[in-house]
Amino acid sequence: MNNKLRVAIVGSTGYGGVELIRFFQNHPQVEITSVISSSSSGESIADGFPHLTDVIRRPLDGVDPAEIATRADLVFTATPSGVSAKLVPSLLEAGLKVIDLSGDFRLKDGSVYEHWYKHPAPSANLLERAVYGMAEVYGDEVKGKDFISNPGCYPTATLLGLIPAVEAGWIDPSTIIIDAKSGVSGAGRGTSLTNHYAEMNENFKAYKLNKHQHIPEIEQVLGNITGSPVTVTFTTHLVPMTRGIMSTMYAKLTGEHSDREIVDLYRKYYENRPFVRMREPGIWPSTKEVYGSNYCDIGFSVDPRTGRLTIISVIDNLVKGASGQAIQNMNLMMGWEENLGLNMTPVYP
Ligand SMILES: NC(=O)C1=CN([C@@H]2O[C@H](COP(=O)(O)OP(=O)(O)OC[C@H]3O[C@@H](n4cnc5c(N)ncnc54)[C@H](OP(=O)(O)O)[C@@H]3O)[C@@H](O)[C@H]2O)C=CC1
Ligand SMILES: CC(=O)N[C@@H](CCC(=O)OP(=O)(O)O)C(=O)O
Repeated sequence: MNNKLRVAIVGSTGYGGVELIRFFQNHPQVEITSVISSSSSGESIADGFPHLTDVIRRPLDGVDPAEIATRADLVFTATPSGVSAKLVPSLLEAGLKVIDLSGDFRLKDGSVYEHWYKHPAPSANLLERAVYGMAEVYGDEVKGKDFISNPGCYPTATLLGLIPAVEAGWIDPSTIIIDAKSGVSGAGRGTSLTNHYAEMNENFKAYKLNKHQHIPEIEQVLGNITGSPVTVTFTTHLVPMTRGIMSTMYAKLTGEHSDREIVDLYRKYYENRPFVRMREPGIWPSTKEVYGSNYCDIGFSVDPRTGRLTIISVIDNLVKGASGQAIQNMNLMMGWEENLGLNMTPVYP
């Protein structure tokens, strides 16, 4: 008898969707039973993604929650913000477990969501019900739940880099400045002037200054940890590369700490967590060192002259920043080993 978990993917024709498909080829407990598209049902996914030839043979299904529930136990919604908010309620009503990759269910206050995302907020009930799936921090809350909101790509790199020092009280949260850079796949597959080759190649641009939708997500989590509101300065940049996020963070230390002590604090915090790796003092990670993998790598530098700590955190936006983290959440929901199907060594060089 086949006891595998039956999984469907809405948004399977996007970058997050095809990354889920790639990782599921390696997962011993999962069978993809439906790949779903709102615009190409009946067609082969290999028409748009020839690299999936013979990987997925079943044609694309349409978006019909009742039908999805007959084919699957759990559904990933790798759909744009605004779309997930409308679709997820009917998937939950149909009895499916849901892991949503969009930003629609991450913010607990609907009015904050509407301010930053400019879409109508989901119901307060659903915002309350969604568990924020940052496994290294809230993993115990994910276990056994049926609805997970997967963290954003920038917040993943940033929060994993900040939380141990903030929780320990070693940095002053009011002094945090975050300088983040992303590869172009972070914007999804849809073309736009911004990610047009001639606009982006040999170019380095800042965007959405003080308006990025991930600002309230970072502030919400840090505020929960400190118990009082936190505001951060957060600037995003587009880098001419395909994958990868580097988040460089600066904050004032509250006491005197060496690089060694900081590394040891983080090692203790992330003890037994398979996907967060710390660099030794004097070594800092680069995006290629996590490419294609579910790792988040973190390095540090204390500046005794200024009393500031610099933290550098890197992830692959499509893996730890999206699909890999979503699979990690699925593993925890199902009571499986956190790293099942995810033990991929980064592609290097
Ligand atoms: N790219 C990244 O690094 C990250 C992305 N995310 C989030 O994950 C989600 C997916 O991102 P990504 O894969 O990059 O985006 P893409 O733009 O590459 O893909 C989105 C997919 O959603 C599908 N879609 C669009 N409209 C609808 C609809 N009305 N109903 C059902 N499906 C629809 C489209 O497929 P079709 O037309 O075939 O239905 C499309 O392929 C987004 O919310 C994004 O913000 C989160 C973290 C990182
Ligand atoms: C490079 C790039 O454009 N990245 C996107 C990431 C968007 C994203 O993942 O959005 P949600 O997490 O809110 O769903 C951006 O900065 O808006």
